[in-house]
Amino acid sequence: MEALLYLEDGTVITGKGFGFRTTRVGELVFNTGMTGYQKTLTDPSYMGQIITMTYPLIGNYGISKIDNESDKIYAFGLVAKDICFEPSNSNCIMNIDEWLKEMKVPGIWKVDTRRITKKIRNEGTIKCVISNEGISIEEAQRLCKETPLKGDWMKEAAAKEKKVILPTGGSDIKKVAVLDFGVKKSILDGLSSRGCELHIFPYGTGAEEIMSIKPDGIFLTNGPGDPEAATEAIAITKEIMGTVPTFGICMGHQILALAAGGKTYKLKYGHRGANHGVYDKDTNRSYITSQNHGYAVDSNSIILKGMEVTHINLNDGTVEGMKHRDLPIFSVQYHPEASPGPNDNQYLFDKFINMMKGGVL
Ligand SMILES: NC(=O)CC[C@H](N)C(=O)O
Repeated sequence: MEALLYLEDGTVITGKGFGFRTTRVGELVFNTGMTGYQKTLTDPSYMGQIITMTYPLIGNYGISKIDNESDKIYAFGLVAKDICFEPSNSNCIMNIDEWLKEMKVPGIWKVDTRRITKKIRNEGTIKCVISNEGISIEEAQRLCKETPLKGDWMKEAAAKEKKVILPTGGSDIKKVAVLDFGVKKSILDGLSSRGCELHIFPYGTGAEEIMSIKPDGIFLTNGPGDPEAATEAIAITKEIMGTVPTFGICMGHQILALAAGGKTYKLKYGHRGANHGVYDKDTNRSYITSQNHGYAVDSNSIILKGMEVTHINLNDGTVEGMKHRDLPIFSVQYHPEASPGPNDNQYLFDKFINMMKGGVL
């Protein structure tokens, strides 16, 4: 089966198709993780994006029941150099080709992923069309032109109804209001295993309803899209942030910055991978972190609004974490839950729990 990747600037890349036969338009990004494709593809923050994996062999340990970050693949497509159709792993229940078919997601392989990655690094992420159902280049070009990229995916990725998740560990139970923008399962696990009773609120739930549960803490999740498009969430967050200990991860961090009156901006090609070095100013230590974001918080804009930059990306100097000077608010741009990635940053969940128990930031 022939497949096509058409980029907005007219570049045409051909390869072999796998997965579900269809055509999708999305933002072409790259991820440098050497493992973790199942967790990456099911991370809701990738909604609207077509992922090029820089690691050359994808699918070699198959698909398992235990590696999902949500109930489906959120990414719009997968681009790989080589796909393994005969995986080897005791947990494997199917291969990646079968899984993409079941999840109705298209794939293209036998393409030069280094060329694509270099192009994105030099020129930035780009709108593209992935198709493995035999459409013409002209048709791809037309689709690319006619389909705008959306910014407010978080509204679709968030929970549709309010729900409660009971703690799975810990002894001193704390009630946490979770503002959902498309949360990863491992973030919820990180909180519930430490004694949090999680009250998950759909996108746009009003401040009064959130605070009516009398939470011990507020948590803002990760999520897809442009944080500036989450206008309702920014307004609600402004009303409640810091009334009780407040912690945000990735999109949650960006929304806290915007609610504080700061600014966010789009990075040229984002940070997506499992080995991004981050410097923690408070502890004077560096950590290897898991990351997936296309936007970042403008450092000067938050400093003026009472925030302090606590973490810095060691590759490009962008903001990776912040805290409020007076209120119990802190956040990180990267993923302490890892999944996929190193577990070195799980201590941030403990920090949040500690704050809810009366500890200081
Ligand atoms: N993982 C996330 O929460 C990503 C946040 C936002 N969608 C970004 O790309 O910057």
